[in-house]
Amino acid sequence: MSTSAAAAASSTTSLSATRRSSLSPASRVPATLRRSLPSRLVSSSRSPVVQPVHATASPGGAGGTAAKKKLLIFDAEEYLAESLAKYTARLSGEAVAERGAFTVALSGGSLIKALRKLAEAPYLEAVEWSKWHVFWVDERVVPKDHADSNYKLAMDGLLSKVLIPASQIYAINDALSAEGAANEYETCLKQLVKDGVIAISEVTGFPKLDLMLLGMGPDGHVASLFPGHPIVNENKKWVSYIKDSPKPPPERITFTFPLVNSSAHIALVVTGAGKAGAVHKAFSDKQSSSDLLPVEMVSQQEGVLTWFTDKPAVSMLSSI
Ligand SMILES: O=C1O[C@H](COP(=O)(O)O)[C@@H](O)[C@H](O)[C@H]1O
Repeated sequence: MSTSAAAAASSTTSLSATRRSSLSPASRVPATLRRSLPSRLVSSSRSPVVQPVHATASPGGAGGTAAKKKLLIFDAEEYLAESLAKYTARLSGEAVAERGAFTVALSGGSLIKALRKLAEAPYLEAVEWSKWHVFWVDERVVPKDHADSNYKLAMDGLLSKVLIPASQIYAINDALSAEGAANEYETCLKQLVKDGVIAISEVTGFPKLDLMLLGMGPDGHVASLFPGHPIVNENKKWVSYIKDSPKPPPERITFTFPLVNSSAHIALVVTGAGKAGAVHKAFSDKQSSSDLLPVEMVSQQEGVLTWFTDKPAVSMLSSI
């Protein structure tokens, strides 16, 4: 990260800390949510810039690991986008300072629009784009210029507007079958581990990307890991494939849960009333391991899982 971006990141941290100590947590959490959220989730910090309604942090994620979960709820999508850009820029700066590279995996769908502010001031100038290595959490097996391509979506919405070397943008090989593309993508990741670009998690032995940016479908799917599909239980491969996606197009490749959950940081970006049911289930205390939605299986081994949501997406939490 450039000096100015590093300075911005550090001043944000101290400003947040100042603000945290001067506001009572209870005053920052709407009464309806205070009643409804599990008490283990209710503590609070508020960004001084983006006006989340409240934020929570708690030990204990899905699956009973020691993962920490943080829920940010924004009054408007605009604030969410601003906060997501700031969060991503901060993590980029930290990774570049530490390892000289930032490894980030993008989803498709609504996430890309939520990342748009990264291509605007101050992030456009401050982020060290030349150090970015960009991957896809999942990709549809279609040509790169197809309307369904997650690569095309990200290129049009973000990557064409920032200066990342083309050799550091890792698209799938769209000339191969789903199986072939998944295998080749895993081989590519293995080479980058050998080259020292991607770290390996000491906890899981899987690659540890700096940031996994996830969306979630209304059915609770993340990446191309759909409810009830056997691929959600894959525990050896880093990248797998499906040919029967319930959401078109049917053929996709996807990171597996061990890879997703080994990341240093995970952001789950979930907006809109259509996703309220899955959000409600994900934050319910009544989780049973037999019927977990894929989103409930996002449980990183280290670090913090941060949910970026809006009010419609959390509208059912009051019924917990
Ligand atoms: O098919 C997909 O859907 C999910 C969710 O998309 P959204 O538009 O509802 O946010 C997305 O995260 C995934 O990458 C994509 O392939």
